[in-house]
Amino acid sequence: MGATMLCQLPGELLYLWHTHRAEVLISAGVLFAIVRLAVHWRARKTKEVLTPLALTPTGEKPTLLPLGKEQQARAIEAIELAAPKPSRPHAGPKRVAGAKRLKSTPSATRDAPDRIQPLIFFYSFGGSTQTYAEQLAHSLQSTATEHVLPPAIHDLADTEYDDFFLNSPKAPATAYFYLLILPTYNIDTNLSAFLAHLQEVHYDFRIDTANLSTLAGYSVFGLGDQQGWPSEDEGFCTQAVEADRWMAKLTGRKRGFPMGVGDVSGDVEKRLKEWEEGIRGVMGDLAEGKGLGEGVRGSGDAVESADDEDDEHGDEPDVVALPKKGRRKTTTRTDDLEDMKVPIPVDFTTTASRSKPASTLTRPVPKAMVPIGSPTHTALTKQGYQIVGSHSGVKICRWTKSALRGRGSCYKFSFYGIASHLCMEATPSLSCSNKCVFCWRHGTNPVGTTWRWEVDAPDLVFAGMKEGHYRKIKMMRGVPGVRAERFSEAMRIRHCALSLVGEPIFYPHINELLAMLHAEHISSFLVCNAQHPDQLAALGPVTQLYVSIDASNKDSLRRIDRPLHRDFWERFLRCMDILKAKRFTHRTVFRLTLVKGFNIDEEAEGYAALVARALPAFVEVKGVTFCGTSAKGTEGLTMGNVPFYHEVQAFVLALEAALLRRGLDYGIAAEHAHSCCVLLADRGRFFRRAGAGLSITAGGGGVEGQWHTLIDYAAFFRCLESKNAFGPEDYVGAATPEWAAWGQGGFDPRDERVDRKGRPKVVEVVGE
Ligand SMILES: Cc1cc2nc3c(=O)[nH]c(=O)nc-3n(C[C@H](O)[C@H](O)[C@H](O)COP(=O)(O)O)c2cc1C
Ligand code: SF4
Repeated sequence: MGATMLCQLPGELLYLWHTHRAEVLISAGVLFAIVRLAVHWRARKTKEVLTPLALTPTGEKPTLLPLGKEQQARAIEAIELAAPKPSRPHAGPKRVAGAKRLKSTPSATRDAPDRIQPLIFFYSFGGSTQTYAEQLAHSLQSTATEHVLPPAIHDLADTEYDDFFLNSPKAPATAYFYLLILPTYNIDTNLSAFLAHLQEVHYDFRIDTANLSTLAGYSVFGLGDQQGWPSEDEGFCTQAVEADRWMAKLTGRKRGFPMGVGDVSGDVEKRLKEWEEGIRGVMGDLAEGKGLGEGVRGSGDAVESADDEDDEHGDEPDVVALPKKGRRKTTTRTDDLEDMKVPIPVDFTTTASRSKPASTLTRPVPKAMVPIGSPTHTALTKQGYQIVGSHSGVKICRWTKSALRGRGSCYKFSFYGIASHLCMEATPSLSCSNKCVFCWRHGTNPVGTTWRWEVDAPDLVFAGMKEGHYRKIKMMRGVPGVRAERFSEAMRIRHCALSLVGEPIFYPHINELLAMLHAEHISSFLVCNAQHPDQLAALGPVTQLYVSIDASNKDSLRRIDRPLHRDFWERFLRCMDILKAKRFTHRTVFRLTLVKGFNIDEEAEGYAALVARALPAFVEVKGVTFCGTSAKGTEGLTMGNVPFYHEVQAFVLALEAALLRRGLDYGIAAEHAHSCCVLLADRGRFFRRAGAGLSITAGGGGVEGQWHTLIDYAAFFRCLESKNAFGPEDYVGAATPEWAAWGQGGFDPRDERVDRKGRPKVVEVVGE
């Protein structure tokens, strides 16, 4: 019987299952859910928060930072939201994040994340980098906000690279900003392994070219020792440089701030502070949705191009619009007179408001000089100008970019002490009254003989210029090689070269504009074309006043400057006389641009006669720069018109001799071979005879002493603010550097000279 019942049991059970399976399944499900909930609840209750650091991956030893309650809560939230999935180190091939893309992603983050999470990564063998990294973490923590979170800090020695450098962490509405603080070791350390990892990821064809492009940005700071490794060529901070290069590639050009470097035997704390200020600003900008800076071609480019010319031609909408109150109504056509074939017999030194009487009914309404959308506006914008208001412009010159990258300043640094990264190049009048054959604007700027356009108020022009300049500088922060300390310095304009294009003294409010520059202790260099004698006579204080002397006689001037005025030569000579009178109040300069085949041959005597007439403080002689076809048609220049430096030198020696024959005591004070430029100066005013310890004789006419062509800018502003009369002798600066003396080449030895491909270049010393 028992055996029979046993045999029937499976059948019974099957019957029961078929009859009650729904109830059984539901009960089992409910039981399972209850058990899961209980386990989860117990787990939450016992979870221990060890650290406030966001994104410490499983398995990584977290670092403790003392945080306030609120900050802790935010950081914990970030951990929970963003902790990447536990990685399985070395468990097989790297995860493939997607198909290899050839194009990198845009460098700017357009949609503002709700918050920026800074992550600090450091590597330290001897402990110093760790100390600095922790200092930075505490400092950033003290300024954390709800948009820029307290940082998390990771020791690369304990970090699983794949967690952060293969895929970037992800969390809703959070963008990550990587800060890498790295020493350099010329021996094998874990840092070498880290760099090898970055390289491996970059070259792994299965991985996105820019697998870290979802980061908001990154920046690297390098520590090295200049006592043992004085320059980058000799090994200073080379591993940080390498990390910066790989990060640029992996992030798709998201260098948020230029790489900083600090010398542990010297300036490290100062440099780190500057860099910290910079990254703080960038993260703030990112949190406000301003992005990393966009528009300049090459900005943030991971590839070292060193092609400065190229990125001068950005396509960004280069308009700084002025508020309506400073402007009159604009029109849609330009008053570009470029195509006029003959000089216009109109008095040129008038403004629209002072033009000859006309009835109110017939007087034309002034128009914008460069209306938005006009061909002139488009052409200038393409050339990299930021158009300010309706008639002004600003642009950063290639020397400013070069100086930001530690590759040398323009000749004005060698001659007058102007560091190019502190210099703003601008003009308040894009219009000019000449059409010079060598004009590098390719004839795209408007020309005219009278000011017939609407006039923007000087305060708005000044504000617009500064805004445009700083915008352009900010775009440079992602460019490879830009030095953090120079970038920070560049955010304070110290000099303004009013020489960009057009004729600055054409602008009716030029004196007010100059006063505004000086009020902010920005020195001014103003270049005019010797065609506006009335404005020249009325010109107020300028730190240095230039007149372009493009020819030594009437015929030559007509050919080369192609002036619009019939009485151009008379105007030119009047300007010479005005300049002579101004030599007691202004530091006056003749600028000679030598164009082979136009104004060099046998003209030294003629130029000497002009110097005798105007007695400028300085004569700058410069070979013309070739920039494609400079003018339309057959009158354009070719490379054949560009003099070699030795030809410029020969001309300068001939001019010096011609001046001496006339009893004029000018000597060769300095040179900048790289710009093909030589400076002659009035020995009586700018040469100091040897006192104790002075023995430089170059260009001193055999007399021992030193040239003093540099400017004492502080003294200039003191003189201005004293309200007393003063002259150029009152702000003569320190001695011209030895490396700028005739025969020394004029390149600042602290900078690195490179060719157009960014390769180090041997400085060719010329002269004697
Ligand atoms: C063995 C050794 C090699 C070094 N090699 C370099 C080098 O090639 N370039 C450099 O700029 N600094 C070099 N340094 C200097 C270190 O980068 C510097 O002292 C740094 O602060 C060390 O950081 P740490 O104390 O966090 O390890 C070297 C230091 C040592 C001890
Ligand atoms: S002086 Fe002219 S060339 Fe030199 S940095 Fe200023 S704008 Fe550039």
